[in-house]
Parts: sequence; structure tokens; C-alpha cells
Amino acid sequence: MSEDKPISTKARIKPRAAFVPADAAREAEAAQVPGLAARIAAAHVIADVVQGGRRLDERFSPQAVPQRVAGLDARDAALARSIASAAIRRLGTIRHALAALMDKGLPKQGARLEWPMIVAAAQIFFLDTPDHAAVDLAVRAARLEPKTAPFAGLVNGVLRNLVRRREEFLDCDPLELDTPSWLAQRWTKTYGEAQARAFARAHMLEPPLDVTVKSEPERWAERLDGVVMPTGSVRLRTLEPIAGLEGYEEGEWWVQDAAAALPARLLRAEPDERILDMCAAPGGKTAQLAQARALVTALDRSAERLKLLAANLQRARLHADIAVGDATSFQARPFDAILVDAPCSATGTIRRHPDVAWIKKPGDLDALASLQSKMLDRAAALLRPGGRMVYCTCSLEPEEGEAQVAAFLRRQPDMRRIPIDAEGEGIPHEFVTAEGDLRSLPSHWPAEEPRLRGVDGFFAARFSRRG
Ligand SMILES: C[S@@+](CC[C@H](N)C(=O)[O-])C[C@H]1O[C@@H](n2cnc3c(N)ncnc32)[C@H](O)[C@@H]1O
Repeated sequence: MSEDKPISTKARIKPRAAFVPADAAREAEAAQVPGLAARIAAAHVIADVVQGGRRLDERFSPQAVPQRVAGLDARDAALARSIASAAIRRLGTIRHALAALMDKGLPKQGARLEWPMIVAAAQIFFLDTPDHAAVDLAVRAARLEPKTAPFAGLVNGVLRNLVRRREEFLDCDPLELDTPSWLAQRWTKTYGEAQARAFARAHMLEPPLDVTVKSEPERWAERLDGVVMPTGSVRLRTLEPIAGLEGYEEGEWWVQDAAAALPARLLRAEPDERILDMCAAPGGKTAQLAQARALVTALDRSAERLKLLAANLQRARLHADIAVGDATSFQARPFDAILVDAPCSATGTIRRHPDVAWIKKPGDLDALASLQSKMLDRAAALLRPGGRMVYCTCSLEPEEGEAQVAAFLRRQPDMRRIPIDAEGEGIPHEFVTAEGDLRSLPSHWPAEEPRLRGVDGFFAARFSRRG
């Protein structure tokens, strides 16, 4: 361990096996120490995401695997989630700091201690946990296993040093450390270095909770301690679980990022129009279309996710016809309007889903872009002459946005773009491209109050079919 070694920005600890208490007796022992089971669960979840490519949401779903979080009470599960989320959001910074404090890295026998050390570092850097508790619980985690117990002193020393040098490590560049290099390079190439850095800074913050209200946004903003955004979404400061908030059970609003609420609006649904929502689950956009009293068919390939959509619509007291099927081969008589909210890399949602940055790989883009173009072509075939269509993705990558749409218009001479009229449609000017498409960025809406900043990165383009 080194005391004041200068920071090498390239320092990294190699990924290790997950931290697993050796047997049931030790798990029981862990359960006796308040807060320890939550930290161990967080360590497991971080390893699952980083090494196993698993989604953070899935690890905390009601079907969570028993060893991970299922045994925790609600408070501990919430704590484990906020630790895991903070750790994954700033994984590069944390690994960089730990590597800078250990000359030779962790000894082979204690390699799996990286995970509880990451858990402790996330608390020391980003959460309200008292430093001594964060350090002590990591040391206790190390002592649980005979293999790692000899390194409890090392864990203690490194983490105490981390506490001492906290400010220095927090001054690091999030574009270099907390953004996978393939994404940093892509964003720099597409948007320039200043924007790429602004995205990385936006990704550092826990995002606000945005909701789409059925009506009276000002009244709901007042009741829920929020603000009405220029596009009509209500943005809340709360960190409380949503199910307990006023109006949720009654279906007066649903959770939806302010940018995610725009594509369905761009479709301009009219009462009684037949609308196909091609990739509908879990249904945020279906609910908007149903709220406009359109006759919506909600199609999705995933029956599981459609169950969630059905529950969400039921809570909001809204209706749609639900269809399980593949959008690329779906058959039906022509629709008046179609929304194609295609599966994508989701790189525009890293603020809300920091795991996306570590789970997605550059090789995913080709397969996604090819699926999106098949969906677009099928949608064009299902649209009546004169009908409207909106294509959108929550991606910052041009292959899934601008380039995808340019190729679509070349392939489909019957389709023409309907540019967005920012002024007339109440869409912020900075969200609208020269071609008239929507392109929101995580760095947009730079509010003074950090809790109210930013928006998901979305792309949307609108078309009509020549009559
Ligand atoms: C971006 S999400 C949709 C989000 C949804 N529109 C909303 O606002 O809540 C993409 C959806 O596409 C679905 N999907 C993926 N491939 C599909 C396919 N071939 N056919 C139909 N749906 C598909 C996924 O199951 C997923 O639910």
C-alpha cells in the first residue's frame, strides 16, 4: 500500500471473482451485524453487473436471486440498491482510486475483496454513511472468509487512506474514468469533446424523477414538490419510493423521463384513430396515446413485459388492445398512425441506468440497427396512405437515429419526413435538429439545482405516407 502515491490516470484493478461468503453459517453470521448483509448484497450485485452483464433493475426485481437481495428487508434492499447504483455510476473513479492506493493491487488470495472495497468506496465518496461504518463493514466482510480474512488489515489501511484523500480522487475526469472508452470516443467523434465531457458530467448525477400527469401539471407539481418542465412533464426532487406518493395508486401520473414523453406527443394522436404502438412495453407511451383517446394496439415481443404494461394501464384506468408478437412480421389492417419505439443500445439513458455503460458493447450496435431498420420497413407497410409514424430510440448513437432515418427515407420513397415545429409544438429549440428531428442530450436543461438537471438522450423522427 502506498501513502501518497501520485495518481496514474490509467490505473485500474482487474475484474475479480464475486465476493461470496463461504457457507450458510457465515451468511448467518453476517446477518447478525446491522448493515453488513446489505453491503454484501451490494457487492454481489456490482459483480453481477460488471462481470455478468446483468441489469441492475433485474437484480432488484421481485424475482431477485435469493443470495443477492431477496433476503433483505425493504430498508436494507433500498440501501444495497443505492450503494450499487452509486458504485456503478462512478466505477471508474472508484477503481482508479483503489488502484492508486495499492502498489501491487490485491493479492491473488484476496482478489475478491475488490467488491466490498468498491462498496465501501462508494459510500465514502458518494453516500451519507459515516466513514468509520463504511470502513468497518468492509473489514468485517473480509473477516467472514478464511481466504480473505488475512487481508482485513490491508482493507482497513487502504480505505482509511481513501477517506483521507477523498477530495483529490473526486476531482477526476468522468469522461476518462467513468465512461467506457468506446463510448467516450464515439461521443467525442459525433458531438465534440466538450459535449462528450458534458454528457459524462451529467451521468455523474442521480437524475430527478420525471412523471407524466394526466392533467393539471401545476397542481401535481405543487402537491409532489416538483416543477413543471417546459414540455409539460412534472419533475420531482423526491427520493421516496414512488408507490407511496400521492396520485400514484390512483393512476393520476406515471413515471416517464421528460424526453421519453415527447415521441408519443409528436404522433399527435386523435380520438378514435387506430394506432399501433409497435414496441410498447412497459407502456409509458401507450398510456399517453390511450390518454388521447386513440384506439391503441400495444404490441411487444415480450409477454412478460406486456404483463407490466397491462398493470400500468390498469392503474392509470386506460385501455389498449394488447398483442404479443414480433414487430418485424406483424400482420394487421393498415393503421392511421404508428409509433416505433425500437429496442436500442439505450446509451441515452445512462443517467437513469448507469449499468448500461458497462453492459452494452460496441458490437451490439450492428444487430440493433439492423432490427430497427426491419421494424421501420414493417411499420411503413402497416401505415395507411396519409398516415403518420414516429420512430424513436433512447440512444445517442447516430446509427440508431440520424443515419437510420436517412437510410429509411432512401429505401422508402413513399415516406416523407414531417419536421418538428419547435415553437408551434412546444418542443425546446435546442432539442430540434436542422432536419426537424428530435435530438435531446443528457447535457440539456442545465438547471442550477443539480437535482433538477438534464434529460435522457432521445432521438425521434416523424414521417407521413404519401396519400
Ligand atoms: C424501448 S422499449 C419500449 C418502451 C415502451 N415503448 C415504453 O414507452 O414504455 C423496446 C421494447 O421492444 C420490445 N421488442 C424487442 N424486439 C421486439 C420485436 N422484434 N418485436 C416487438 N417488440 C420487440 C422489447 O421487449 C421492449 O419492450
